[in-house]
Amino acid sequence: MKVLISEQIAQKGVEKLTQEGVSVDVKANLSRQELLQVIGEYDGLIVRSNTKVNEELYQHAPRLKVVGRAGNGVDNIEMEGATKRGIVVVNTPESNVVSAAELTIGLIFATCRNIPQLHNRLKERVWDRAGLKGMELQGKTIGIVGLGRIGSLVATRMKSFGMNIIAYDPYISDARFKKYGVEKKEKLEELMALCDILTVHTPKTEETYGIIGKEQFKAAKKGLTVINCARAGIVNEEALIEAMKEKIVKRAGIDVLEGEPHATSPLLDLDNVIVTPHAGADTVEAQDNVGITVAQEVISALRGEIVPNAVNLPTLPMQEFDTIKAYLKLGETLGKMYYQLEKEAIEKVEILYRGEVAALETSVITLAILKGLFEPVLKERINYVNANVIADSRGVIVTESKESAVKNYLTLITLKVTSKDKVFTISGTTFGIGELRIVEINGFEFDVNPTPYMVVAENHDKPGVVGQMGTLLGVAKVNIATMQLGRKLTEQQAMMVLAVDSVVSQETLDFLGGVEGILRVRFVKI
Ligand SMILES: NC(=O)C1=CN([C@@H]2O[C@H](COP(=O)(O)OP(=O)(O)OC[C@H]3O[C@@H](n4cnc5c(N)ncnc54)[C@H](O)[C@@H]3O)[C@@H](O)[C@H]2O)C=CC1
Ligand SMILES: O=C(O)C(=O)COP(=O)(O)O
Repeated sequence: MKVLISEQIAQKGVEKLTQEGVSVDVKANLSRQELLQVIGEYDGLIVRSNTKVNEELYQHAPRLKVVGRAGNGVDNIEMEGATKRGIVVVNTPESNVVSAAELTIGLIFATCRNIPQLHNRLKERVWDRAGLKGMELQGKTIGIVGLGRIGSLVATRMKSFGMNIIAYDPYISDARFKKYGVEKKEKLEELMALCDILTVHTPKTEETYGIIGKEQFKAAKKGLTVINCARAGIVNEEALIEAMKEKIVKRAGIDVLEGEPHATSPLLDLDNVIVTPHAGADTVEAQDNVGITVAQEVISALRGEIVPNAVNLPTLPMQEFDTIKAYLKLGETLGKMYYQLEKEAIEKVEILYRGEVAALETSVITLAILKGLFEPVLKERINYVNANVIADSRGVIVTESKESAVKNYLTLITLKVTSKDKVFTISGTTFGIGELRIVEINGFEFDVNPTPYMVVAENHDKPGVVGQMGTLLGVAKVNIATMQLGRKLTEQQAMMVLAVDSVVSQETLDFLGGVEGILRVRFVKI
């Protein structure tokens, strides 16, 4: 596996990848053209905020399986193109938030006390404080837009300076405001009118891009300090410059600029604007964290494992991850059986989650089932990321339902696949530490431990059939590990599932199919 790292990440991250046998190229100074030329050789790409991972890049990257964002914001990565190609996008959302919060606070002090300007004067050997009086924080109000990971870190820290903390974030619960001792403002304009310092900590989305613009500055308290350590454009640059000219905004601290890293904003020329070149995450601690975490995630994604921080997958609570892993394996196994037992094109997939599994985040188990279902027949790459897209593009209707009660089992997944003329069902359960059992196929009940190679046969339920199967497999030198028989007494039919130690040839399957009483034989590989 080859991974390209297109921006500088911590050496510890690079080492982690190489220790795991990944071949790594760190090429932090490639031009766009050079990047497009080489990306085709790689299975993985690790970026920070400067590399635009978009349709153009995907088209040059037929091998790409994972994009690792060594950091938090993923606004430089086009998600739809990745998802439809089955490319996993992972990030490290927790790893650099303390550093970003601390730079925010650094910029608050730098702007409110004019530290860079005073520093510059003195470096020029001018001992002069005139015209650079600062503003004390104690008793002032800070308005936070976006009370997520970084916003809440800023809130708790600024409290210790005796500030009043207010915030605007319509997407979080009142309990979260309470937890951080922050006063909730329902309207952004209300927050603007009250705060002495405004700091934004939202992701860059269609809704937040320009959320602080002309109208909001009109509502602002005069003499405002503006901090943007989130993403360029969340505070509209033109509106900010205008508000500074009108003396509504007195000073600003900006870590992110439009057009970065080639920013040409006039903000760069204003004395009362303190700027840093997107340095929020640039600490030794954050970069070590980010580098190691992204390396681990990229390794997991390259191995085809599910990654809890995958951005284009349902969010998995870490505490559920271990429990869900067994269900993912079960779901994929149940799915894989279908096209090996039936040849009819799927029209509808109904998944019923019963018992303990019903309480979990099942959408990701559904992805595993779909991945399993299509894997035996699809030439296209199918994985957790694009399983939904592929089912949809093939016109397959997928439904999920849940019941908390279940008879005889603690937990049960049933998959019902409808094709033009048939309905196929298969059910499975888990127990212990990741033990799987298939407990039903098409109404035949048993207790099968799914193994890599299995022979599944349907037969008339009469004496002698099972014995002949055993004999013929013996002649073909196929060792039987276990055998399970499910019967429908009223129909005098049975289904045999034999776990075998090796692949069974088509010739042997034909012999088995010829045994009197055998209706159908299939070989299944898990
Ligand atoms: N300057 C730097 O180097 C760094 C910048 N960042 C950026 O900081 C920002 C915040 O990151 P996190 O705190 O980790 O994100 P987060 O996802 O934990 O929090 C974002 C908050 O914004 C809120 N939000 C979303 N839309 C909103 C709207 N329209 N109005 C008000 N609130 C809204 C969400 O409800 C959420 O609570 C991101 O843009 C991220 O990319 C992150 C790390 C380093
Ligand atoms: O993690 C983030 O969202 C950041 O903005 C940090 O960006 P960087 O990795 O330092 O280019």
